[in-house]
Amino acid sequence: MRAIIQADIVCDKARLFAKSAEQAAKTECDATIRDLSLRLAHSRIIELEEKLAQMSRLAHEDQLTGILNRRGCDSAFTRELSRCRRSNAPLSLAALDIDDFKRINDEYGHAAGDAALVHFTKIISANIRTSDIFARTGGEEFLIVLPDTRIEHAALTVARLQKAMSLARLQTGQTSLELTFSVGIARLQPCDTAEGLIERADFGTRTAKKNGKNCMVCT
Ligand SMILES: Nc1nc2c(ncn2[C@@H]2O[C@H](COP(=O)(O)OP(=O)(O)OP(=O)(O)O)[C@@H](O)[C@H]2O)c(=O)[nH]1
Repeated sequence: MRAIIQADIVCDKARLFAKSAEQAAKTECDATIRDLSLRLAHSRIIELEEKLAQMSRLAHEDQLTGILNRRGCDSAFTRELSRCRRSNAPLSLAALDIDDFKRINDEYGHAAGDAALVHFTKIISANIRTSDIFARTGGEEFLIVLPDTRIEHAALTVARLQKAMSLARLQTGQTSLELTFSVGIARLQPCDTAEGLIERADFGTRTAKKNGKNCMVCT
């Protein structure tokens, strides 16, 4: 009888032990699943953040030349405008328009026109400061925002760009082409909006075209 009671006690203990072992295993399993889910969620968030950053880059970038497009220019320009205003620093804006670009397309084909745009972008990018903002704002139209730069220095920069462009001729098949461009330069004035400043620079570009192209007009 005593042996039977002892056997029951041992069985109860064994059952209790098995139950708590099962509970411990379940808790550990739940924790592992929670940990795995958290890790998965974390890597998914990182993946989505990377995709978002890539989409934002694409939305602000010109597909052909890889420089900023109009949208990218707007946000960078607005930021620099506020910064220069706050620190009372000068800022100049140059609006560039390649001369007779239609003729390149018409005479050498659209692919040559595209190559000319890429060539133009490379030469300008290589000859401005990294702090300048360079953007393609239309077909053959570009803007350069020159923060912390007085208009006289912006004019010197543009003259250097025109020189560099005339030296770096574009090879199209058997022909070597010289790209020229007309430029309007405007300086930031106290009550200027971004649009007002762009409009003044554009007016300068139109005047430079009327003056015979391949020149600059400061407004
Ligand atoms: N290849 C190529 N051509 C483009 C692109 N975007 C615009 N164009 C062309 O650029 C040309 C612009 O012509 P116009 O506005 O007459 O200007 P332009 O010939 O430079 O004349 P001016 O401004 O007076 O010197 C048009 O033929 C457009 O088709 C592009 O991404 N690639």
